[in-house]
Amino acid sequence: MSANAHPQTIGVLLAGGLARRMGGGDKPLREIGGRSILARVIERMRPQCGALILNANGDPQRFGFTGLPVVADDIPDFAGPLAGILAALDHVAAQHPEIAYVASVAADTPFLPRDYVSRLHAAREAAGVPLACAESDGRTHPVNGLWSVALRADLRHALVVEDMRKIDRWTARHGVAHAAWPVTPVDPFFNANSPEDIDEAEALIARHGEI
Ligand SMILES: Nc1nc2c(ncn2[C@@H]2O[C@H](COP(=O)(O)OP(=O)(O)OP(=O)(O)O)[C@@H](O)[C@H]2O)c(=O)[nH]1
Repeated sequence: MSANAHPQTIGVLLAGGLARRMGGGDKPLREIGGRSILARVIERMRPQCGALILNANGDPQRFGFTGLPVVADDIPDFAGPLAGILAALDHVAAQHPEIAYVASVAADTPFLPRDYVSRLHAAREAAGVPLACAESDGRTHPVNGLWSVALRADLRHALVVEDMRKIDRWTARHGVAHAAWPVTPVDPFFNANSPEDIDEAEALIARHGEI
């Protein structure tokens, strides 16, 4: 087993958004370097977690080829990534009650670090808090983080009763650690939001090889 394996953590790939900047459709199914972004994210996350699930809305069949369980938001009207994280926490509590943590990653992040989950756990443990969030280039990446399953009732309350949408606002309430990654040769949290970003990712692979 790799040093970066966390069998007691379940990974969720977040693919539940509307992808307006990409012109709609599923960003993670776009290809770079001849492979879908989703296949790249799965390949990087799988060795780091005990199991993976996918958060997506609409017809789950389009992701059937991955073999991953697909969980949909149950908060209506595309309430944002927190709704996808809540769907993952609820799924894990129901199906894997022994699991205490979920690691989330935007499914449009093709260069995700291979030590992602272990460094989030280390930061969280060092700070003694229930949440951790990734950082690079002086910016936080709130959708990429580690979430305590035990906080799911509070998250539901925040979304449904308080109408909370900003991730940082909710995490600050419980305590969140930050883990920072270097940005060479590329920012590992580069994400492909637009057709121009797909071109940029192709250029990065052409320049650096498979990163
Ligand atoms: N479950 C869920 N995930 C979301 C929602 N909105 C965004 N996300 C996810 O959150 C991450 C960051 O989303 P963005 O890139 O900001 O939003 P997007 O909808 O994917 O794209 P844009 O419409 O171009 O902003 C991605 O992994 C999205 O799939 C939502 O309403 N529900």
